Amino acid sequence: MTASNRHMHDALNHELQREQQYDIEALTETVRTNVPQLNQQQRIAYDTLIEAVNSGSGGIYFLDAPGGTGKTFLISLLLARIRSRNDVALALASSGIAATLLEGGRTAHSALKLPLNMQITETPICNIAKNSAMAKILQVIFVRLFQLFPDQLLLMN
Ligand SMILES: Nc1ncnc2c1ncn2[C@@H]1O[C@H](COP(=O)(O)OP(=O)(O)OP(=O)(O)O)[C@@H](O)[C@H]1O
Repeated sequence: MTASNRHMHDALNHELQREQQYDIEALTETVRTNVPQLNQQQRIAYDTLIEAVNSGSGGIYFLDAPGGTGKTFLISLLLARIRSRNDVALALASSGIAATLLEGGRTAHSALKLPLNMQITETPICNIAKNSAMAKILQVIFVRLFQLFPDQLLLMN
């Protein structure tokens, strides 16, 4: 392996490990105890999103509900469920504060190398090199959960 290939390999392993370092048993227990606690509306959203993940259909979903009604609780449970299967779920948020609400949360600007001048660029492009570790992660990733604003969730796979 050449030096640059080895560097890439190490970086990819590091990124993947970072997304798969969760305690599967603890997550499984969280899912087991918290899913039955979901209220009816949370349960509909949970089942819909897990079905989209399991079937591979993916999609974009917006979770819209008043403050304090359990959106973060639901998103945390979705992350736990996906990660408890040793799949990768990126929890991305638009602000650092929002990112701290989710286990393993990161800002989208940091994780996806979003350009800082998105508002003034007509066709903004993420600064992710084709052969970078993050590009590989995005190719293998199972699901990305993107908490855009407190009330919106974007799910892609
Ligand atoms: N189904 C549930 N069972 C038990 N507790 C719940 C449930 N749903 C939400 N909670 C609890 O209710 C509180 C508010 O939920 P949460 O923080 O998820 O709301 P939110 O909609 O994300 O709020 P905000 O919009 O203000 O960020 C939290 O303490 C959370 O643990």
